[in-house]
Amino acid sequence: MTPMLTRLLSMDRVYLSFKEKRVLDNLTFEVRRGETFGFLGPSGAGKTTTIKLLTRQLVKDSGTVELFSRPIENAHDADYERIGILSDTSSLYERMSIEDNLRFYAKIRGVSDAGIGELLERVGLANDRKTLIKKCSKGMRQRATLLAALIHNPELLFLDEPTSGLDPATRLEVHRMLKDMHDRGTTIFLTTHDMTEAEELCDRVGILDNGSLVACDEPGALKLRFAENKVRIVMNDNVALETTKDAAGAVIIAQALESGGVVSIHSEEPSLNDVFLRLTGKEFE
Ligand SMILES: Nc1ncnc2c1ncn2[C@@H]1O[C@H](COP(=O)(O)OP(=O)(O)OP(=O)(O)O)[C@@H](O)[C@H]1O
Repeated sequence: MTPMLTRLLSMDRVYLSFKEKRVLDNLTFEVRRGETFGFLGPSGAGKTTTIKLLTRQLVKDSGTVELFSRPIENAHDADYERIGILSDTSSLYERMSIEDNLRFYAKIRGVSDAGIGELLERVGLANDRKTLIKKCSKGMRQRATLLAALIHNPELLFLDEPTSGLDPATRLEVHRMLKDMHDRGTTIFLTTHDMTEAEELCDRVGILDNGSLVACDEPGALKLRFAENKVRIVMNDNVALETTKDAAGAVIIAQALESGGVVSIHSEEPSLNDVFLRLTGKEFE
């Protein structure tokens, strides 16, 4: 795993309202260099708003936002060349082919277009490179949009629901690509409504509810925090016993094993979805 020591971006006690509606409410968190950070939350929690603040499409009411160790108000133009963004407002030219769109984005970003063939290969679009965007499926568009976001090999990639609406095979291709970028040291800030995706891709996740962070940790650590102190022993006469994960439980487990009739012993771990439900009171949609 990539060493994750330095902070690449942070928010400290950030507030933002649209008219009377408070959307970000004392939001504090940081993203470290090289990590894939999952930003999770129910619909309307403020995830896209946070990305817009971090990419200067919106301005906070108060608090501190830092990007590349500088207050965002003092960001340099060059900082934006270090960033890639995929959001629902990312767009490709409908009447141009996938490949020509990528050439165009390479030109805007001031990078060579020599690597486009390899990028297309990586997401399974090489054979479709001449297809016009208007003739692409949703999955093809999404993969092409992702390539446009990372054509300049950014240090930091903001991905707002990168796999929403994709079929399972395309989703897997996108996951492979994001893991590959993570292995190359890219920092990824990702929002998703898919807990399996969050568990699979993210080093840490922050759970946002009503504009504040209610938890922030590694997925495994969060699950452990909410794990119940319960062990279930299933015996071969179909009787199930429940005990605790402590010395008293150990005695009961030892007795059950001694009896010779144990079929299985489970420690019931909550899923990330259970953790989300406990923290926000809402199902992950
Ligand atoms: N420009 C705007 N003007 C007024 N209200 C807005 C504006 N943009 C967002 N909001 C409101 O701010 C809240 C947070 O929106 P945001 O898009 O950040 O949520 P989200 O967590 O990304 O949701 P989703 O998961 O559904 O995309 C919502 O209640 C939304 O209606």
